[in-house]
Amino acid sequence: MTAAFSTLADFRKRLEALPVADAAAVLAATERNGQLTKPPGALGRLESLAIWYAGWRGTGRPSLEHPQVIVFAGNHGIAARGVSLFPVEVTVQMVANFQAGGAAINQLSKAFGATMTVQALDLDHPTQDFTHAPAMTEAEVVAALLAGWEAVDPAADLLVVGEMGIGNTTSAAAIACGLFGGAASDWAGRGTGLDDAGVSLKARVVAEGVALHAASLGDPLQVLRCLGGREIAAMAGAIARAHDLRIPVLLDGFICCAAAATLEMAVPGALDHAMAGHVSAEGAHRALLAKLGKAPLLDLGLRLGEGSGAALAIGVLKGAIACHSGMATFGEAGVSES
Ligand SMILES: Cc1cc2ncn([C@H]3O[C@H](COP(=O)(O)O)[C@@H](O)[C@H]3O)c2cc1C
Ligand SMILES: O=C(O)c1cccnc1
Repeated sequence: MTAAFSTLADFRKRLEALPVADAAAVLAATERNGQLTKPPGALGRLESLAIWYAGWRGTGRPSLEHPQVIVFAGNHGIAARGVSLFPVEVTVQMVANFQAGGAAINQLSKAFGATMTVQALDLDHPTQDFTHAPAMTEAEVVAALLAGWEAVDPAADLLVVGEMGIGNTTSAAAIACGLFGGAASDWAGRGTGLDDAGVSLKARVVAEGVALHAASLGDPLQVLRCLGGREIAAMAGAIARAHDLRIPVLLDGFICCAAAATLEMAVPGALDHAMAGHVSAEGAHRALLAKLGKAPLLDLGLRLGEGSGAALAIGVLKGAIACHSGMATFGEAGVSES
């Protein structure tokens, strides 16, 4: 099998060639929604959600039966700066926990009928500390994007990507700052639970990284290379592949959305197949979602990552599609219209 892309320039070309939603399916779903046995608009956001999903699946009456959850794991050189409450060994230990079925995302995937896999990316070789050098070489970021691209099951009908990587909220904050500007302190949050002094240190580290790579910040894919991590690039690759396959995506927390933002900033429209599943308690997630123009389906105060918030939103999406595709129309049920 030849690789889908072998350079960042090739990857960008794949982004530029991504498909759009099926307009006929959107129309058919909109018409069906208008005929269902309920007052117009009474299912609130479930209605637009089902129509959006129908457009990407190319049918006015879709089903959601095979959600896929992929958790990517990577290690970060920046963790050596003391920007996480936890030691870096936790990344590999949690990978074992995911494999054994013991993490939160295992339970949520099971609860919502999703298949879940974990993919560890070169954990023995952390990325470079981005305050000294680019986090990844071009070959490394392309390999990680490709790992994500190839992990998506073409038979899936929904994708959730999650991550595990001690220090990765610092990398995500640096990406957000590199893409959208503002002060580093606007984007640095508590992650696993830093105190105020820890958050100040994190903001300084983010500011150093963004300053060092200032010349690269005009290109969002270089922002991903210089300030990102392997699991973050893999999430971006998987989200892009899902778009390529017209598989809708539910986005998770701050880290997932930082990964996703590099795609949207590189090629506007790259995230048209993605909805925000949940707004995380990580301070800057709400601002990042606002930059992406995405309103979260859930606001439950999680600050875990792993794909957990998005996995919960699978339940909401399943509810929307069950109503849309399963309800009777006024004509079928013999119910009088207004
Ligand atoms: C036991 C444990 C399980 C986790 N699952 C997700 N994360 C989350 O915390 C990390 C990011 O926070 P920071 O940037 O502060 O290191 C990521 O690995 C993320 O997925 C976890 C963290 C821990 C400690
Ligand atoms: O929002 C997230 O993705 C997040 C927040 C804190 C820790 N880990 C992940």
